[in-house]
Amino acid sequence: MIKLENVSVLYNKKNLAVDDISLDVERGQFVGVIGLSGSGKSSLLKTVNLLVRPSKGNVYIQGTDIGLLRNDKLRDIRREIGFVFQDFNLVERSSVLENVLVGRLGYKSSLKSFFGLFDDTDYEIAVDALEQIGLKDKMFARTDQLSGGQKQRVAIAKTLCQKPKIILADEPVSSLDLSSAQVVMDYFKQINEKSQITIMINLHDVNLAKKYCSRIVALKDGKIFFDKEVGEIDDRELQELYEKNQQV
Ligand SMILES: Nc1ncnc2c1ncn2[C@@H]1O[C@H](COP(=O)(O)OP(=O)(O)OP(=O)(O)O)[C@@H](O)[C@H]1O
Repeated sequence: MIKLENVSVLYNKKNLAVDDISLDVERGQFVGVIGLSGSGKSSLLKTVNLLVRPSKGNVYIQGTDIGLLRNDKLRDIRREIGFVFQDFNLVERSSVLENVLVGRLGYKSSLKSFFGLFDDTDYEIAVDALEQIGLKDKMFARTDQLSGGQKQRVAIAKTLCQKPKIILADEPVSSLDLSSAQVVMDYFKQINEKSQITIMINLHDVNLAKKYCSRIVALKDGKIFFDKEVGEIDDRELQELYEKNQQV
């Protein structure tokens, strides 16, 4: 589903954020990416949909080298890759439903009037997405009236409207308290299991990663420190991942 081949990200010709990473993620996997701040998690995740273009290496989605695609073909692929940001990326003054409908824009050819643009199917998909994340009753609420956890669920519903095969999530729960974070993670898990959507998620809370992900990729200084099924990870190597980094 996702294949990274010798991917590096170099910022400003001197800061090597991702250093020669190769990774294969199969359909339906729930992969957590962990590591200290600055270890390259965000940069790595953003190479998967080319939000960040690798300075070296190749990114394949379902066997296609997406770095070689022209704009329209890249747009088609990106439509199938949802991205959930830490800060929700919603229009606070708009309704929940309006925000969720934005997820359908990738299927529209032009930006006419916002509501004129959507047909019955779009509305059905949006309402269904809200139902999946338990917020159908909030559909007409203004987004700024929701809690942080609810806003992140709206962001997930917006992503579901894209009908994604892959969801990338960059620290989606790091601004939430633990119980809201767990609710959001529960929804990610449910979506992953029910729809077989492949999920790759950056988390700085190792316990959340261990609880929800099936596989964990640990990054250190832009390199893979380990890449294991959750059951194979021992606490000593986790300690090492964080302790050694702290000494640098
Ligand atoms: N747009 C950018 N321009 C220049 N340097 C950047 C840029 N984005 C990230 N970096 C640098 O690349 C390195 C890796 O950052 P990245 O955000 O990928 O790591 P991270 O593990 O996600 O950290 P955090 O959890 O703090 O976001 C850091 O040294 C960071 O300062």
